[in-house]
Amino acid sequence: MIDSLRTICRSSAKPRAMKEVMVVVPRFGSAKVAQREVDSLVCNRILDGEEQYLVKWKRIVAPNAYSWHYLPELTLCLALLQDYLKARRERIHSKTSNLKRKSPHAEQRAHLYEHDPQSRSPSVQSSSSESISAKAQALSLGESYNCTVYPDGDHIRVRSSLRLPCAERIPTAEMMAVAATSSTRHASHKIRTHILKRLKALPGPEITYQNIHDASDIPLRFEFIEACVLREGLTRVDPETIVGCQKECRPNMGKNIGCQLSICECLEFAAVQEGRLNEEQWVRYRSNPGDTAGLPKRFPYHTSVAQRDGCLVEFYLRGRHPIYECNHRCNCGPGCNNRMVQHGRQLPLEIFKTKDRGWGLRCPLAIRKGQFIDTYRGEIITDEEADRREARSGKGKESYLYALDKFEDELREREEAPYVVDGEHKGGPTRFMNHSCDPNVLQYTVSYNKYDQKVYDLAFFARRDIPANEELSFDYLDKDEEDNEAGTGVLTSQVDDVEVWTPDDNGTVVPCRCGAEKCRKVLWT
Ligand SMILES: C[S@@+](CC[C@H](N)C(=O)[O-])C[C@H]1O[C@@H](n2cnc3c(N)ncnc32)[C@H](O)[C@@H]1O
Repeated sequence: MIDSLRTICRSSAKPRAMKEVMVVVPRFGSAKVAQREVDSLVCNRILDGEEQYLVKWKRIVAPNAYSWHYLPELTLCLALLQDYLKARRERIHSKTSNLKRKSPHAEQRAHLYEHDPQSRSPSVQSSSSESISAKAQALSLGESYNCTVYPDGDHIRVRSSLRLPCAERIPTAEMMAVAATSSTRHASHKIRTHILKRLKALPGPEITYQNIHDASDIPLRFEFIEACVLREGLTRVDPETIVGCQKECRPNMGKNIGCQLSICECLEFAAVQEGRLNEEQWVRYRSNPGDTAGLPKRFPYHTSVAQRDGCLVEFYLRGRHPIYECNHRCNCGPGCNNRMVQHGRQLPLEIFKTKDRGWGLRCPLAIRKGQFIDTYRGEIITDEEADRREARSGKGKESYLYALDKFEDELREREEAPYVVDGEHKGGPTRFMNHSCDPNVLQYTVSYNKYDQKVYDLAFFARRDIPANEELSFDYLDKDEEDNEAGTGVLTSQVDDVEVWTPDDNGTVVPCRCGAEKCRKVLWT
């Protein structure tokens, strides 16, 4: 049921300029504050044993307007709530470390209290927080500031108040002090439940997440997507240029026969399989190694169970040759052995908080050497847009930009720049995969249109057998087997075969914490 708004004038007898107005914001039943109308959440407190958050409305909606809301009214603003809780945690953390408090465990205890579903309910708080809650009520002139709030259908709306603006800066220092010690446990729980619901709704094997280190969650602003999103300014190869295998390949070519045994045209640009060349082909290949049309090529995947069915073959694992899969124009059909990455992720994954490198990724099942894990997805943007985004985010911040530069040399000849995948705001679980100088995962170019050198899939395969729950990692700088350099820094020493990098003149060093024996010490500069 939606309560009606009550406005109480404490003393209507006061002169207008002195009038102190308290607007009591009632519970609005199922009506919700719409995120698009909210600037941010700026404070929290406990009122009547329940968590409340102070909404700062967008200037355009009602200038300088604030109102307190209970959690059920904020379920459309969970991303903003998550931003607020993060800022609050950082504030508390910096205060506790600045003050060098007597008990170094105080912050830890606060986290435990927020996390533990069995912990005391906010309504049964200690006497100190009870008095703080009482103080919070005493402090507030009213439940909203410079505005009136009212239900309008499914939404809670705000109207600028004609009354005198609130003299104090909201939130006041006292409000912030109350906020720092008031529980936000229910808000954290709501956010967590929402994330789990989102993950459950994703197609394919389950994706879970776990954090035993702190109170942070996967960012709600991050959107899980199933395919890359192409942003404006991109030019694509004409889809008409996509050709499939037509000549020799067909579905059901015979027992265990498929594109791997035919001269599949999809593999035109793949490496030549020298062992299958006849004498005439050998002579031609030796005299002109650049002309490989019509020659049998290296097939990327094992095709028999005994040989790790579906896993990448050793030849591809040793190098970083592009993989060319069959496509919708091919004669071979959907059951073809040359289709693996296009069928999507087949493994469950877990996003988990590491001790010192933010979120990471692991698989609750053992992964076989050469097994496909997932692709790197995101927004595909131009090189210039990537520069702009990088400049905006600032140095030292996490980076989720991945250049599609496998065919950089060919593109340079045409005076074109490679596109970039940005996984920061949209992507798949592999966006959480960390770097290692000795990785257990390798990244590959996977193309469905052999003539398109700008847009293709980035696919991850296991470099070796990986036990269940071992963190998955790839080498951020490992572009190619013959092009393996550590960023733009300067190689300053090489101790016991370990390269130590320091930044170049304009570089900021991001230290690597992969812990590998031969760690390069620098993630990038
Ligand atoms: C693609 S993201 C990986 C996911 C990230 N950990 C997160 O929490 O979202 C890349 C960022 O993770 C961190 N990172 C990844 N590997 C690291 C490593 N070996 N050492 C230190 N930081 C690392 C860096 O902040 C880097 O910018």
